[in-house]
Amino acid sequence: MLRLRGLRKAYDLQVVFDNVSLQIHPGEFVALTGESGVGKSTLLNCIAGLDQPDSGELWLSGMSVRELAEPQLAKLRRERLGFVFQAFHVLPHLSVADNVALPLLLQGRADGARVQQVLDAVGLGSLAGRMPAQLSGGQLQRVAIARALVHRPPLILADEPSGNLDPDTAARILDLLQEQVRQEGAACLLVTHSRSAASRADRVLTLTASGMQAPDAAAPACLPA
Ligand SMILES: Nc1ncnc2c1ncn2[C@@H]1O[C@H](COP(=O)(O)OP(=O)(O)OP(=O)(O)O)[C@@H](O)[C@H]1O
Repeated sequence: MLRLRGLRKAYDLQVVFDNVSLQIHPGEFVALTGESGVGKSTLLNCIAGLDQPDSGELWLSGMSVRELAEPQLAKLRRERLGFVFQAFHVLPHLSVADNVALPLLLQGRADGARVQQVLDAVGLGSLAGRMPAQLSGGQLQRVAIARALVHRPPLILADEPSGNLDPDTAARILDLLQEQVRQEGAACLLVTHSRSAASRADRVLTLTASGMQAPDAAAPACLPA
């Protein structure tokens, strides 16, 4: 599903991370931890093709992300990825339901029932018609989560998805992500500083400036994941 080998990223002369390798298979729920500023969000952006690593290999669904042109990258993101951004990126001029419907519309498969189902699952079923400006931070975060899951993507990248939520809602959101992994065979890479969130994962990886610390950090040179 996802394979990184020897990934390096620097901004000008500042190396953010180097020698990052990992492999994630369908049906795996993997937590990514690491000190603030070590590059977890940057790594997710690189995986999604929103930022460019300086060197290394990055395979997603059998495709070498670094070799794709922007239209192919956009298609890959649209069809294969669900991304919960730290800053939500909820579109302010669209209602809650329209924000969540967006990934389905971009694939030409509008499905109001699915949108409502995911909104119910994140506890926003009664707020479908609201505009983002009328929501709390935690509610906005749940819109972002619903939007990342609505099209049943094979890979979910979630950047601190439970960060702004009360403990019960956070647990419910993590249940939902786990459900997507178990029921749909999706893979999930969850950036978190929360011990309890990380404890739900099949594996916990720690990003450091010199690479990924984990038992499987040296991903074997096998076929593209
Ligand atoms: N566009 C950019 N230009 C220059 N430096 C950047 C840019 N984006 C991020 N950085 C720097 O890269 C480093 C990694 O940032 P990143 O947001 O990926 O860290 P993080 O591990 O996700 O942090 P946190 O846990 O606090 O969210 C930081 O030092 C940050 O200041």
